[in-house]
Amino acid sequence: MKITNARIIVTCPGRNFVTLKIETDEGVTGLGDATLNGRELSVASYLTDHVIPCLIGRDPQRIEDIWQYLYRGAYWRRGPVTMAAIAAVDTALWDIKGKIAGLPLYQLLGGQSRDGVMVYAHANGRDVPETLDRVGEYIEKGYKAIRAQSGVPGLSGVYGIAKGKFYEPATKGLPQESVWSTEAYLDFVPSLFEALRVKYGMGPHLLHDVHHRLTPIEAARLGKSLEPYRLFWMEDPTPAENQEAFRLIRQHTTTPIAVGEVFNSVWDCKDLIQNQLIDYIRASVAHAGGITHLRRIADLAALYQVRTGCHGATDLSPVCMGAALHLGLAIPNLGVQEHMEHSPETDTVFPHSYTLTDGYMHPGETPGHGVEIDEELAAKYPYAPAALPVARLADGTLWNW
Ligand SMILES: O=C(O)[C@@H](O)[C@@H](O)[C@H](O)[C@H](O)CO
Ligand SMILES: [Mg+2]
Repeated sequence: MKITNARIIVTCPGRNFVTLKIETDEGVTGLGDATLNGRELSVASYLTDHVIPCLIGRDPQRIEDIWQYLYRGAYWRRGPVTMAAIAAVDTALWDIKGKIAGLPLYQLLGGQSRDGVMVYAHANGRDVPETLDRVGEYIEKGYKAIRAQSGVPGLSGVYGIAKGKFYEPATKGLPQESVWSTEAYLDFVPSLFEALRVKYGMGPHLLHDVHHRLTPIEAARLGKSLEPYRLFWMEDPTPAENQEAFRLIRQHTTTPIAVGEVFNSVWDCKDLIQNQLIDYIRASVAHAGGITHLRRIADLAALYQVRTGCHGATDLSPVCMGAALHLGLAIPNLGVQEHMEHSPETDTVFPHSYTLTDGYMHPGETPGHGVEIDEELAAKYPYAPAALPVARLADGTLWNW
């Protein structure tokens, strides 16, 4: 079997997605998600100009060899653009392999380790009462795990608060700027989770995304203040370039820590995992080198009792979600999978076999990862430049959004 062509499909059904489609001489095709929010065209160009020409004529079944060729052969290793491009190729090749075998991907990854993949929903509101209501709605829908984000009194435009039904952080055009106050945030967050536990008890798994906005000692303080409310995890408490910084947080709090949605290789998290400085690793199929590399990260994590909690926001396409669910169904150390509902337009552009029932998802039994793309429909949604926000402190200092 040989790769005869590979194409990039950029579409914007409410938000931008970049999809790689690999075609073969036997008519079998595979899809990979190459979406990098705010940098979509960089990955599209990396694939078009530097990767696709090298794929033509290769055997698509040689997944590992092609992965190594694209990683070692690039010379300039790692980074979000390179690893998203490699991820798209890898995911498409696994899709092809499943179709050739006539098996859903999870069967090629060791078979089911569980009946379904527990997912967590995104509940957010402008204030505590609204966030309480949103969390209650997801409990009603059967979700066992819910992330809660609320507006912070005195601050406008903080991370994670939807303006409409679907939360999308990127806005058209240039980055929007917002003002951040750590003091206001730290004084407020414990009251949100106290209210949630008073209303819903200790049953639901409650998660919270700090979104890189604290220093290590501030993160330690937050973790400590949240211990009475027993969070499932506190996510991205501080920027993770300095993996050692998490030792300081660990010394002060038992609140579990999740990190990694911005990671693109095992080297970003090797020390965090081996020193057990985190409890969940959030690297995703679409950004961390695909199924081949993410499985390596998950296997390393399993040795240290670290579980997965893969990123799954709506800026990762249904192709990534489908592939993540196959991996999540098979690996022994699944923690939870993030699930934000895509818009109806997105779901129509990307028909898929995965399902959601009572807070658990299943990838389905379709051979491959079970997600396709309606190219005719995709063409109706042209790319629209968009950028993620930027945060500053009140004195104008550039901060972490
Ligand atoms: O945990 C999450 O889902 C967030 O951190 C994301 O919404 C993140 O802000 C976006 O994926 C950025 O594009
Ligand atoms: Mg996050």
